[in-house]
Amino acid sequence: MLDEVLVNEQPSTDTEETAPCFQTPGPTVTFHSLRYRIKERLGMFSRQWVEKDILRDVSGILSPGMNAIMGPTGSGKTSLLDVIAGRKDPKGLKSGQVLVDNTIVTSDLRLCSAYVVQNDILMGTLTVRENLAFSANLRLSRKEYSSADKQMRVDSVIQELGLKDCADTKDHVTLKTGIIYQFDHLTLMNKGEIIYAGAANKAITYFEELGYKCEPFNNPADFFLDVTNGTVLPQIHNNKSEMCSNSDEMVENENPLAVIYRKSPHFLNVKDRLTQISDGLDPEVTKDDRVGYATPFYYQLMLVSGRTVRHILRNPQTSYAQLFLNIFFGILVGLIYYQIPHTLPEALQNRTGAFFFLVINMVFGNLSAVELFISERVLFIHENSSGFYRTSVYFLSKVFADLIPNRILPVFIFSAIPYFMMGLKPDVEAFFLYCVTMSMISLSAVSLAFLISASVGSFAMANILIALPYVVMMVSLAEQKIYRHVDCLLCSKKFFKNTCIFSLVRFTFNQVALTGIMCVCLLLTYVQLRRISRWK
Ligand SMILES: Nc1ncnc2c1ncn2[C@@H]1O[C@H](COP(=O)(O)OP(=O)(O)OP(=O)(O)O)[C@@H](O)[C@H]1O
Repeated sequence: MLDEVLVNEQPSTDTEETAPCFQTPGPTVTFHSLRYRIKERLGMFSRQWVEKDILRDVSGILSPGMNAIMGPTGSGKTSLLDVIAGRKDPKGLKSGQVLVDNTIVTSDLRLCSAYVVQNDILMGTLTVRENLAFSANLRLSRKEYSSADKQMRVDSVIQELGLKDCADTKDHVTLKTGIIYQFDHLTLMNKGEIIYAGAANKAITYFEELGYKCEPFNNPADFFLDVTNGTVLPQIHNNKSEMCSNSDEMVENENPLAVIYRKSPHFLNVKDRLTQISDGLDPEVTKDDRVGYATPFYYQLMLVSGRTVRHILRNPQTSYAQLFLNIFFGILVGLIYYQIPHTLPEALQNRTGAFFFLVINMVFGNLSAVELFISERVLFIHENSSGFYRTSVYFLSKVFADLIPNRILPVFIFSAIPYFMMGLKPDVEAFFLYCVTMSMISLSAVSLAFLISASVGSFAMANILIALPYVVMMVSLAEQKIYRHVDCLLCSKKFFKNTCIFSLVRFTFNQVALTGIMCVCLLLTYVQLRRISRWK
């Protein structure tokens, strides 16, 4: 319900260490007659669509400094900022344009602009300073800013927002509260229209002139929301307050406060400035050159992987649990099938059971991988749409940071324990092939989980979708593995030589099939991540 805040300040290119950095005023952002419309299905299964205006002819100026946008839930604050920053689907923008320093901008503005949203879209295991540093490192070009400059930028933001006390804590609520009370310019919105825009300290006077009364004990932010919501009415009666209370005179669906604002000197002044800007606009000059990422691929990969590793180290429960479960399960299987005999039919029966258990654990032990992309979906959409990093960088950093500590290392421990306890072939080559097969089963199961994780937005859905392929995979792999080992058992006893050749073919076929599953699933995971809409 509260607000979105835009910090409109431009980094200085001054690289002298002693000079106060980033203090030059930022650009002026103007938006002219923005009209944004969405299409909604009438009912869940309906074929009819209705159009809904989210922004209705919204114009304004965001001057350098702290700009706050407030309004009730659904009033269009986020949509306005998304349209300005180029994060909203351009198809919905029916009219209007956004200018930065009198130059028309395209949706690539998202790659070089930022704003603080009301939802907590930050990495929870990182401190306020680390989150800001992560953003600065990725979004400030390495050619223009040295590490010291970036550090100064982070320090200056912490200082400006009064966050010194919590800079090294993970208290992100303070980060948001700190920002909210620092604004110079206030825009109040209701139902997709602006009802006030101007100096924050003049807003109360503006509404008092309309007959509203802000009690001394009332928080101004609550007062503005009460006025916007219509929960308080004008108490002093004059011409303007009559207009506010008498909505009958208004055209249906018109917001009286928006109508009054459009007639106010505040808006007339804004309109004059916008007209001047539009008249002086050179249609040839547009900032439509493609803005690339501020940092190269390898640097993004290093930073994002570093953050992922730090996240795992600070939140190691999943890795510990995975390791513990594998050791426990390994010992359990080893104890149940301790030193299994090499004579038929016991050898066959015992191996059947043991491999069935091993494959079950390899497949179902990786169920936790379905949470990988779901838990960070909002963060990924936010950072990706803001141009922090490429999708491939995120994909690679997450896949490798999860695969090595959570999937590959535990598999080796798990494989070794029951192998020797069960008394299988004491042969390096056999053990190696056994470990490779186990790892391949595990990686195939993980890749399938990654694919589902990248394709759906909820855990419930992911759990439903993963169950069936896991059962199919488990049954077919267990069956293949049992026969392969029975064949090898027979070979080791020097029986049926041709069965061993058959076994080798089957083994190669298994490995190729598992590699295929793994590659296809990982490729599709990447495709699915790319398909996640960056438009809000
Ligand atoms: N892509 C979209 N598809 C459908 N409806 C949308 C879309 N974007 C915005 N809306 C609708 O537009 C209205 C304004 O949404 P917006 O998120 O801009 O409001 P807000 O003032 O930021 O609200 P909140 O404070 O709850 O975030 C809401 O009714 C919302 O449901």
